Amino acid sequence: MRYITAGESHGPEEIAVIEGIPAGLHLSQADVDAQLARRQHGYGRGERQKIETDRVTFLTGVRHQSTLGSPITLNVHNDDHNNWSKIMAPDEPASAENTLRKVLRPRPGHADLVGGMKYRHQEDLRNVLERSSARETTMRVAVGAVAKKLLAEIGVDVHGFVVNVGPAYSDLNTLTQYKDLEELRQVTEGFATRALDAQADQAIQQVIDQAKSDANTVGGQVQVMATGILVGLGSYVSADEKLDAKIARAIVGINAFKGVQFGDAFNNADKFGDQIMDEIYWSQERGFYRGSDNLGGFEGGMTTGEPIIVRGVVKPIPTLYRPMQSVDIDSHENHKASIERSDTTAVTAAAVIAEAMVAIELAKAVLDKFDADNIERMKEQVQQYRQEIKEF
Ligand SMILES: Cc1cc2nc3c(=O)[nH]c(=O)nc-3n(C[C@H](O)[C@H](O)[C@H](O)COP(=O)(O)O)c2cc1C
Ligand SMILES: C=C(O[C@@H]1CC(C(=O)O)=C[C@@H](OP(=O)(O)O)[C@H]1O)C(=O)O
Repeated sequence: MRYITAGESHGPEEIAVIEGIPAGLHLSQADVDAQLARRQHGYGRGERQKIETDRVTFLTGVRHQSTLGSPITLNVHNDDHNNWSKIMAPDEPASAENTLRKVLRPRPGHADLVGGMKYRHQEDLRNVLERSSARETTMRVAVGAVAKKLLAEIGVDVHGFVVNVGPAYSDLNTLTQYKDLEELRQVTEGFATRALDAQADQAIQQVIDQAKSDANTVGGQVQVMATGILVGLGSYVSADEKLDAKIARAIVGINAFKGVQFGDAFNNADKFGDQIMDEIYWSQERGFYRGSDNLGGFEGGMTTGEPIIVRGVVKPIPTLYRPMQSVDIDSHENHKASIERSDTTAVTAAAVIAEAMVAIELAKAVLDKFDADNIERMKEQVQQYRQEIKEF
């Protein structure tokens, strides 16, 4: 399975094309729209989310709510495009009228300056901004929704949560220190809705309100947990087959993500081996299993079968309404950075995006290992493999 996205933030459409989803997977627009709505929610987002109501249209690859095995094209319309149609016009030469919203004072922390230098966009850094914007993550969440549907067929669940926004931590922060894996799964499932809606958490809300009233921004951490995992996805035999490495790349590939850890990795750095390794047990009923999950579900780049626990660090939003120092790319004079309409924080959305990225990497790994032509055959093979592992 592979996918590509296309679309500018204020252009007419966002698009994704996915290749390699097996035929016969039940897939409805409501499945995708539910995930898109989760990405749009969350306290601290700017005015743009009030304009957009993200809804998917299947342009190819789906018939009567079932995948055909052919490439699936997903389309989300940018409602805000109405307000930008002149500025984004693809087939009009540049004029005084359609270049009104030029960006000439690059924002520290955004892609503006480096993107402008690299692609020679010296006329207008908007040419960078339009694609570097996290608007594109809409389509990653749409692709992730398809991946989640596929994973659900084999009992794999993926959930993303907010750990903290700035100094305000949610209950989830304690969830890497647990003993009973089943209890952890239940707690996190119960937590899913509330944690994503940072409105429900007073402390988080206060931090965001404070940042906003200071014309500042704030980041945080998100955690993704995946349960029902098969043993042995990914491989130790080559560095580029390691699934933890693929997931790390997918997480850091999300806009504004600057760090990633599996299990309690950074806290484990000052501990000793006997405090960290996940001891091995065996029972007739379960086969081999672990008593803990300190390593986050990976050994040798392969899934152990215990929940995958991965955390990402999201930096504060770069655009500040009280802008930082920059330089005008025309005059080379010192100026405050450009101000673009912006979020105060996007950590809640980031949790949904990280969840989608983990789901995509897991779906890819499953489809690399098992039949990718037909969903029922894939499920039969997975079932047989799970049985074999249990009897090991
Ligand atoms: C969901 C989401 C929303 C974002 N919203 C904004 C925003 O409103 N303003 C902004 O300057 N950056 C925003 N960002 C961050 C920028 O997209 C990101 O910092 C920029 O593309 C530079 O990439 P980098 O931070 O990965 O280096 C957002 C990120 C995410 C994940
Ligand atoms: C549009 C989305 O996020 C955008 C991501 C973003 C950025 O610079 O990354 C900047 C803002 O764009 P705008 O100036 O159009 O409001 C965010 O709203 C979205 O998440 O759907």
